[in-house]
Amino acid sequence: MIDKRMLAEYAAALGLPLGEAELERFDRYAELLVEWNERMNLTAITEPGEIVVKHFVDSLTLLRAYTPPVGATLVDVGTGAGFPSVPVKIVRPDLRVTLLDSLNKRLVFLRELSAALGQEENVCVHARAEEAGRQPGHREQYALATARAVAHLRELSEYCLPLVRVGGMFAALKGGDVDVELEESRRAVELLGGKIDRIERLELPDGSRRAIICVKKISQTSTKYPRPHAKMAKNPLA
Ligand SMILES: C[S@@+](CC[C@H](N)C(=O)[O-])C[C@H]1O[C@@H](n2cnc3c(N)ncnc32)[C@H](O)[C@@H]1O
Repeated sequence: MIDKRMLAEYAAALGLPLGEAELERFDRYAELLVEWNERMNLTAITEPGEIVVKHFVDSLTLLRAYTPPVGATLVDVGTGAGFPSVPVKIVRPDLRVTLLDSLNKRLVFLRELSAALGQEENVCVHARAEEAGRQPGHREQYALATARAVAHLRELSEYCLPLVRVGGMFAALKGGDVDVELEESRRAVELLGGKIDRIERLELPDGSRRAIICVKKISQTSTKYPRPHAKMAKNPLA
C-alpha cells in the first residue's frame, strides 16, 4: 500500500535504517489505519504518501531527538491511532510501550493493531492522563513519556511529567513554531519537576517544520499535580 522504498529513504535520513520486516509492518499499519478509519474516525490523513510522511516519519523523529535506553518504559499520552509510539516500537522493539487514550474506541483499534504488528505486549490503557497520573501503577513509573497533537505544552506537561520517574524524559512532538508556547510553559515545566533539556528542530520530507521538546524530570512532582482538567483549564500554571 505504501511506497516502502520512500519510507526507507526518509527513515535512513533520520539515521534509522529499516529492514524488509520493519517495512512490511509499516505497510500493514497503513492498511489497518485506512480500513478501520472507514468504520471509526481515527485520522484525517489517509493518502498513503501522507501516511508515510505525516504519521510514520513524523513519529520517528522522536528517535532523532532522544534515544531511550534499551528496554525502557514508554507511555504515549493521547496516542489516538498509535502515534508516535507504535512506529517507534516497530524500530525499537525492546521498548515497553503503554498506549494511553481517553477514548475507548481508540483502544479497540490499538489492541487489534498491536496484535497484527507483533506488539502483543503493548499495554493499552483507557484513561485520562490526569487520572492515570494520580494512580500508583502509573505515577512516576515511566522512563519516557511522549505525546503528539494533544495539548498546549503547559497543560501537556501536567499530563505527562507526573508519569515520568525522576531521571526520565518527557518528549513533546510539536509543529515548528514553538517559541511562544515554550515561553508560556517554562514555569509549568519547573513547577512539575522538569527542566527543558533540549529542542530538536527539523524538517519533514514535505518541508513542514517540527520541534521535539525534550524535558528532563529532575525532581518529584508535587502531589498537588496533576489537577482535574477543569482546574487546569481555569487556572493554567503560569
Ligand atoms: C488529535 S489526537 C492525536 C492523536 C495522536 N497522538 C496523533 O498524533 O495522531 C488527540 C488524542 O488525545 C486524546 N486525549 C485528549 N486529551 C486526553 C487526556 N487528557 N488523556 C488522555 N487522552 C487524551 C484524544 O482522545 C485523542 O485520541
